[in-house]
Amino acid sequence: MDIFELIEKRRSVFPKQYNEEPILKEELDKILATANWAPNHKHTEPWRFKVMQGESKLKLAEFLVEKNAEWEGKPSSFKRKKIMSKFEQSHTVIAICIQKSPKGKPPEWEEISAVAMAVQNMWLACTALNIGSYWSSPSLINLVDDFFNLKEGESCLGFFYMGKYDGELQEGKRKSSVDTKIDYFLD
Ligand SMILES: Cc1cc2nc3c(=O)[nH]c(=O)nc-3n(C[C@H](O)[C@H](O)[C@H](O)COP(=O)(O)O)c2cc1C
Repeated sequence: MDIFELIEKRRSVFPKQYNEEPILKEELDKILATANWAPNHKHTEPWRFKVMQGESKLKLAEFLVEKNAEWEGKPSSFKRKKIMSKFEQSHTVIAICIQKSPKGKPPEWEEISAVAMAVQNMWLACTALNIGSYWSSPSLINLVDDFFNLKEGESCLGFFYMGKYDGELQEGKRKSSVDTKIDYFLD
């Protein structure tokens, strides 16, 4: 598959689509290695990842369930199931984090952009290896900081859920073609 096909084939593949097949350590290492090649301003390499499998993954899910109950002022079995099922169905969950540079140089938007580019590299690598994945940005994400004991200037931007899947993925959809989003100035 060439790069153009790979980009078009990349899809958000959700935990309910994952099967039980494990992601191998070599596969995970290969995917994470692509993150480090993302472009970034002033060589800050601001992407940080917390990779969770097995019990650690479920511990975080339980933590989120509790935080959500505190947030909403009461436990909810619906929310519990929604949170737990995603973590249970995923073989690996990666917390996508950012290490912001002190004094806002480069500015935060540049650091977030670099992290997003790192995640896109991982997402494309997953596509090439037939591993399903997607970036989720739940509203509770800021509450996760306590779970990881993050460094000064570090915070989480979401979860990257991962799992293998059976069958073919659906074709992607976009609301409008790229032509409608470009102004050309050619003379
Ligand atoms: C920064 C970011 C955050 C996202 N957060 C969510 C999310 O919280 N829930 C969700 O269902 N999808 C989320 N997505 C995935 C998008 O829904 C998905 O990329 C979009 O529907 C296009 O589908 P595709 O990835 O298959 O092309 C997120 C994507 C990005 C880039």
